[in-house]
Amino acid sequence: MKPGPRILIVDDDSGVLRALRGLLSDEGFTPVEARSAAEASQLLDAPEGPPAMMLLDLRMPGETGLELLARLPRPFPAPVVVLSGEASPAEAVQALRLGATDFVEKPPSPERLLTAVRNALALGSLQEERERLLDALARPGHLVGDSAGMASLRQLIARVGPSDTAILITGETGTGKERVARALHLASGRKGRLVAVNCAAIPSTLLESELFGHEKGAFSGALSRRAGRIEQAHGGTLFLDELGDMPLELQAKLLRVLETKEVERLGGSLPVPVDARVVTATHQDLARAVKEGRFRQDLYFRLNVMPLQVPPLRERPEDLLPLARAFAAEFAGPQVPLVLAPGAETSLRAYAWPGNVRELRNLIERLNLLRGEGPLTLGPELVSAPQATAAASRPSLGQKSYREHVEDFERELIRAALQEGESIAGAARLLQVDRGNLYRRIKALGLPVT
Ligand SMILES: Nc1ncnc2c1ncn2[C@@H]1O[C@H](COP(=O)(O)OP(=O)(O)OP(=O)(O)O)[C@@H](O)[C@H]1O
Repeated sequence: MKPGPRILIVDDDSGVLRALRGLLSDEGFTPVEARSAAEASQLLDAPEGPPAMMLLDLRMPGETGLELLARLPRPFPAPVVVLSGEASPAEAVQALRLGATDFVEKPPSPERLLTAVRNALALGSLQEERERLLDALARPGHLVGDSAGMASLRQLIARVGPSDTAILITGETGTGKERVARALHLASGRKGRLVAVNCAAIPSTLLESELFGHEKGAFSGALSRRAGRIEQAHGGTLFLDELGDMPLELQAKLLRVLETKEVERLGGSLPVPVDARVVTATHQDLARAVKEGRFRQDLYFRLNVMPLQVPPLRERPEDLLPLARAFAAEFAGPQVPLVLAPGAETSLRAYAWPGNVRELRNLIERLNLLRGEGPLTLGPELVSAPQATAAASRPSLGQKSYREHVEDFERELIRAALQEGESIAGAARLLQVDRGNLYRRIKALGLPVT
């Protein structure tokens, strides 16, 4: 059997040590003993790490419990429950002020002591989780998830990040391709910025000047001189997302930039040298696009030197809960717990997540908006609810808001248009809306871009 959490008991009275040792071992904990504050300090610094919590007597010969608390780093290496003998209540209060979690009067009743121990342990694991999450959130390129797929992706990023090789990231929509691009940029150690351009979100008429920049008067809207995004990435990384949506003429211009390492602004005469690492991403099958004449083969070969594949979320169900927890901490704050109702995990795993990590993130964001004051609760019905049927069917009013009903309708409408139009551009034509706006709406609704 796995040994229970280690609990450090600090008391100079061998009778108390014996009694507490017996009580704690009977409950499956692993007691560790110290007879003085000095011994306790050594055990807190032990190579195997600090104990899970500490029971501390206040009155001891030599350094007292209060003196020990006063010099320990904050937060304490382990949550502390103090044992106050006939000590004045003022000392116990002082210990709480210094950061102790609770105090128990001596001789302690077993129930009272065990409750205090269990509460302190729960607090300790929450604190650990909080630190882990804050750590993860602090790094924008950090990839949450320990599945085999994510682990090997992380390894590849560490290996190819520092080189200048062009990288093509492939994966379904919302799998985290942009995150991977950021991780690559961080691993590259390049001093410049990561400049991201989404080729599908910018109308094709504007994409050229956005990427290449322009001189004043180059076209009727060019009122002033402007460096393009490629130039802005000098010394850093240029991330071209949704590369498959780049028009053919721009593909030729991009290829030239890659070959010459120079960029020519629209209406400009002198080429400007650029040193940018190029990372691209697509959810499309570019090899097929090449066969169908929609993507240049030479550019494909040039950019696909090192392909990185981000697996869809349904193929790495181990990542579901760590991701859900990270998003819960992001939206609700690390102090709000994420509670899984019975059956929730099973239904999360059974669901196919067509919008991948983005869909999960949207779900947690929605839950947080509906939460009120309580914890964030994931129920089994959240992802297994049957999708609304045909757009024309009468919606059941249930508990949804007006806005949620409208969004349900929008989702169905856009899904149907994507199916019939076969691409975002096709769907935008059918719905008579701007392609970039439709693209953003698809993202906002958590729909897969197919
Ligand atoms: N491993 C991960 N850890 C933390 N957050 C992630 C992870 N993967 C994805 N996300 C988050 O999920 C959302 C979608 O990710 P991202 O935009 O990188 O996906 P994408 O594959 O580039 O999508 P698209 O194909 O639609 O451009 C983002 O908010 C991102 O921060």
